[in-house]
Amino acid sequence: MTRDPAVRRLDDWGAPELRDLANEYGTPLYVLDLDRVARNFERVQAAFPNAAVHYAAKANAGRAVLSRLATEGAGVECASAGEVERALEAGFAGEDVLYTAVNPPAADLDTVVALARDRPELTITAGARDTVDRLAERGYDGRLCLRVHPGTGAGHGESVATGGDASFGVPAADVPALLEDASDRGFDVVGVHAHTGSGLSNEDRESHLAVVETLASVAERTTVDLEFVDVGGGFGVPYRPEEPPLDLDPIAEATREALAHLDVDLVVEPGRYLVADAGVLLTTVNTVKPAGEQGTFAGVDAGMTTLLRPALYDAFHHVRSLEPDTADREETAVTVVGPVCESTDVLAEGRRLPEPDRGDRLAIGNAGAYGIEMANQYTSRPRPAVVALEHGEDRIVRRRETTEDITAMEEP
Ligand SMILES: Cc1ncc(COP(=O)(O)O)c(C=O)c1O
Ligand SMILES: N[C@@H](CCCC[NH3+])C(=O)O
Repeated sequence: MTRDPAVRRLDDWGAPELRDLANEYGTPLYVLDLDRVARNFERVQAAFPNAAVHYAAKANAGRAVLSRLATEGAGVECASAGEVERALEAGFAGEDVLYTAVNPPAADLDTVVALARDRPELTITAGARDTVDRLAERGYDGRLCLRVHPGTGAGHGESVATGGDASFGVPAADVPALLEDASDRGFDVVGVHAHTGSGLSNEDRESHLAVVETLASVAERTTVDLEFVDVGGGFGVPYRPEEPPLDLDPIAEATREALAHLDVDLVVEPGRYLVADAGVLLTTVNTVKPAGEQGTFAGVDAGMTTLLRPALYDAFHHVRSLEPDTADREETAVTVVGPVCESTDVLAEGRRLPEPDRGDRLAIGNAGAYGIEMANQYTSRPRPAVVALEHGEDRIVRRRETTEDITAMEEP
């Protein structure tokens, strides 16, 4: 029997267990299997045995995720001062932290430069000459990496193929001179970095390799003695049941080959790959109504404020019913919609599912990456709770927000 991919990916946590969690903690509810996160990290380490694996915290910066990965020996890649603070609080040491400054606000630079004073092993990646200047203005002369704009990108959609977007990084042709300049100015120049894009599939291997080769050619051309080349993250996961998983080994092998002639360490910074398939979002059906030729609408208590990816990228997430009696129900086309009055508040369109009933619990698969992290309070909707599964136990690692949380920052 073919098992449901969401079940397979959450190992032993089948429908009855997930339904119990929904009953106990309420919905919408993110469930995150931390043991699965640890195993995903091991898979990346096995594919890239001598590389430093820095988890891209933006995929899910929850304290429980960060501290488990710190315990497992991962490093971390942070996109903001807030992520750096959260990573340090969760147990990462300064030497574990790469801070990638993308058009950084002044307050971010102030904070990270101050944190780096006590943690000289922390590394800051600058993506523009301006950023290097702004670091120098703050008296920073610590570990510096430069982000290269490789000119090509790939990913699950145009909007996430960051390698092709000229706003990220310094054009490859200008990087050697900037590295030398920064070194002459007293920075400890340690690396170069690029990121192809997010959600790379097996078909994107060549594009990713082109980016790695651009990094290799930059490293060849500089007179600065680099410690590492950071080839970014972006490794995708299958969201559709029929999609094959990403084969990491050939990517890792081609990456090693492209850098073999250089005396540099390899750094990778995956986010999604470590957490996506470790998470599901549980939700409850509140409204059932006919959708004409499209079948049935199931209005649920999760939506674009809970899981933004379908509304933002038209992203596909697998949906399954957790009800025990689904074998007795007719299958029909079900469109799962959220509670926000926007036409894009659709979590899944026209899926073959058992005819839904009010009160049914549904599970939305692969929700561990960019799920709770991109959740928001639009329409004054409190963000959901997160339950972690670890060593056979479940516990709340982020409580459900309340309306008071939303209004707490306001003044009359
Ligand atoms: C600089 C950088 N590193 C790493 C990542 C992680 O990407 P992913 O979660 O697709 O691995 C991103 C996001 O795309 C990024 O912008
Ligand atoms: N947030 C995106 C990925 C982009 C990551 C940022 N570079 C997603 O959900 O797929």
